[in-house]
Amino acid sequence: MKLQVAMDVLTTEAALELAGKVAPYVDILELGTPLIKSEGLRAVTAIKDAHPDKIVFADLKTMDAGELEADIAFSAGADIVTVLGTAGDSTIVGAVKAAKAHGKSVVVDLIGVADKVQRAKEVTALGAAFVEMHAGLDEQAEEGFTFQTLLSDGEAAAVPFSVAGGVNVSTIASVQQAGAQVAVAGGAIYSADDPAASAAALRAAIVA
Ligand SMILES: O=C([C@H](O)CO)[C@H](O)[C@H](O)COP(=O)(O)O
Repeated sequence: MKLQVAMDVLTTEAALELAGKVAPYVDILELGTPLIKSEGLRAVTAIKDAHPDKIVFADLKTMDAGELEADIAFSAGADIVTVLGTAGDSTIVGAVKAAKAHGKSVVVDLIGVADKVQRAKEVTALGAAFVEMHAGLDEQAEEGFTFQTLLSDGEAAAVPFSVAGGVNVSTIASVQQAGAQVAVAGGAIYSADDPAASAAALRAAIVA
C-alpha cells in the first residue's frame, strides 16, 4: 500500500517546506484543494520541480470542464488529478481523455456520493485509475461519522481504491487490511509537531 500526504496548507512555501520534511516517507505528494485555490497550479509546478521522483497529486475536485481542467494540471506537472464522483460521466470521460494524452491518471473522489459502492464501479469502468473513499474535513466533524464505512465501501466496491479522511497511526493498519491501494493522511502529518516523525510512523505501520 502506498502512502499519500495531503498537504492542506495555504502557501507554496509551506507546501515546499512540508514536502521537504516528509518526502522520504511518502510515495505521493498531494496538493490539497485549498492550496490549489489559494496559489493556483504554480504550486503544482513548484512541488514537481522540487520532487521529480514523487507522484504529484493535484486535488482539483473537478466538477465540470473535465478535459480542460485535467489538461492544465497535467501540463503544470501533476501526475494524478481528481474529479468528483458527483460530476457527470462526460466530465469524468473528458478528464480521462486528457490523462491518456499525457500518460497520466485520474482519481475519482467519492466525497459526498451517497452510494459510493455503485459509483465506484461506474467510474472505474469510465477509466478512473482508482477511486477515493473520502470523508471530507466537514463530514468528519459531523455527528455520527464513522471511518469504518469508508473501509467497508472500499471492500464492497471491489475496485482499486484509496481511503482519505481520518487516516492516522491508529487507523492506517485497518486501511491496509481493507485492501486499499493508497492511504491518504493530511492532518495526521501536517498538524503534527514533527511532521517527518509522523510520516515515518505511518510508513512504519504499513506492512510491506
Ligand atoms: O481532501 C481533503 C479535504 O477535502 C480538504 O482538501 C483532505 O485532504 C482529506 O480529507 C484528508 O483528511 P485528513 O487526513 O483527515 O486531514
